[in-house]
Amino acid sequence: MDRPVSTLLQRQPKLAAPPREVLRFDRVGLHYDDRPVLRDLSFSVSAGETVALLGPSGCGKTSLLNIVAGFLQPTSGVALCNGREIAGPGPDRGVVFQSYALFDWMTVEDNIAFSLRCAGRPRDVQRDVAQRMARLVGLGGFEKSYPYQLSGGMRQRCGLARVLAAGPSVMLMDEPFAAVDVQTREALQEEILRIQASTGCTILFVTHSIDEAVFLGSRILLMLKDRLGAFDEFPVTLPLPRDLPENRLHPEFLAVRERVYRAMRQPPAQEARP
Ligand SMILES: Nc1ncnc2c1ncn2[C@@H]1O[C@H](COP(=O)(O)OP(=O)(O)OP(=O)(O)O)[C@@H](O)[C@H]1O
Repeated sequence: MDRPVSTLLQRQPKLAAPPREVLRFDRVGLHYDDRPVLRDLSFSVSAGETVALLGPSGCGKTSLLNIVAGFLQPTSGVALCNGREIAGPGPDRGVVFQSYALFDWMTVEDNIAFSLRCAGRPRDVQRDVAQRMARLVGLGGFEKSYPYQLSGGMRQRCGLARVLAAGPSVMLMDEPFAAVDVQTREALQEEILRIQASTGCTILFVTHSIDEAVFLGSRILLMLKDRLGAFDEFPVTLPLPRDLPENRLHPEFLAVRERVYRAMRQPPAQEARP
């Protein structure tokens, strides 16, 4: 006897929902004038992933990030964010730059609330969100300070809070900690992982540092010079919570670091000779 479709559907075992795809590159290519930088690049990033883009200077990391940010249009192929073709910058993608890019004449609170003010959100909402974000990045108590009164690390926290306040689904970070000292850099890396765990945002993180890529990334895409964006991929599985400083000494950390290091040092493949 035929059963109604609804009954059959109810009897299906429940499967875990597949992770939602936030970013997709489909055969993306990029030229500057006639010079190719990326060729036929395809990959996707799921919600909640922290993907580290690692590679030497000039391999195309920033160009890739700029396509996701909507600052650059691919020469060929298509780049999608949340299922829509990326046609320009948008509030679903927040960019944290290496330079802090703060407004010097505004307080920390006003800097953080900037996107909300532009969106015409009420004053009290701006203040509440700014105060919450300031606390989230460890700037509680400094809401009324000006950028010149902050250290480099605090300014970068403020830049981070300003991006977070806009509620992006993807955070794009281009060497955000390159200008701060090692101790501050490690503290900020741990902060990023705590923020990621509490907000669930997706992160694409550009770095030159193998250690930073392994500590932050749930996945590393290793791009090498003159390979037009082609990458090797390294999953990273470290104990939770990911922000544990001891993770920097964990056997998995050391093993992935060694694998990535060896891959980076491999001589380029020789062109086949006729
Ligand atoms: N606006 C541009 N016009 C022409 N060439 C460019 C432009 N921007 C980047 N390039 C070139 O494209 C290549 C990739 O640059 P990109 O900045 O993406 O690399 P990167 O891996 O981010 O380097 P870095 O780590 O030094 O920032 C480099 O050779 C660079 O000189």
